[in-house]
Amino acid sequence: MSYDTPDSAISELPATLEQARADARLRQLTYAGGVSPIDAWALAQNGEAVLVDVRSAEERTFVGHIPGAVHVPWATGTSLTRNPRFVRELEAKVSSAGGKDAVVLLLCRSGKRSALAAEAAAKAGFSAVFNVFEGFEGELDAHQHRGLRDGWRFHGLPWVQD
Ligand SMILES: O=S(=O)([O-])[S-]
Repeated sequence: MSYDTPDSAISELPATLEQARADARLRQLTYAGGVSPIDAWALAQNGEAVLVDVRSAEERTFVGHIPGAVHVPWATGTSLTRNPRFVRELEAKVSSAGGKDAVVLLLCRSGKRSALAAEAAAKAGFSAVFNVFEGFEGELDAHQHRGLRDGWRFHGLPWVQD
């Protein structure tokens, strides 16, 4: 296991996240674990976690975004250039929720970028950063379309467009 969290912090996590952490240990993930979009929304609504959208500003504007979610891009622009300040920006944006000890749920388009972002955050010392599986748009289906198989919007969770 390459992340290190005190037992006291683990026992304070909601059951969903305890389970996610246990699964992550079994799978030897380098970050705290992952949750479904439905669980992520419930945790955020209950004030048990901070939901952070790591997609680009363009994706949020043109595809849609989640009301109340914090925005810290993992990559920027249409070419998705890696954001070198990601970890510092994340720490600043969740400082009131505990900084590196905040319970954070990272969401991207389909869960891959957010997994990379979670790994980077864990490596930088964040103790409870989780990935939101499936992401906002979900995985591509057999017709190269997103949104018809899984993802935040597929599950009918709240989102808005500018
Ligand atoms: O955002 S992504 O997981 O589709 S690369």
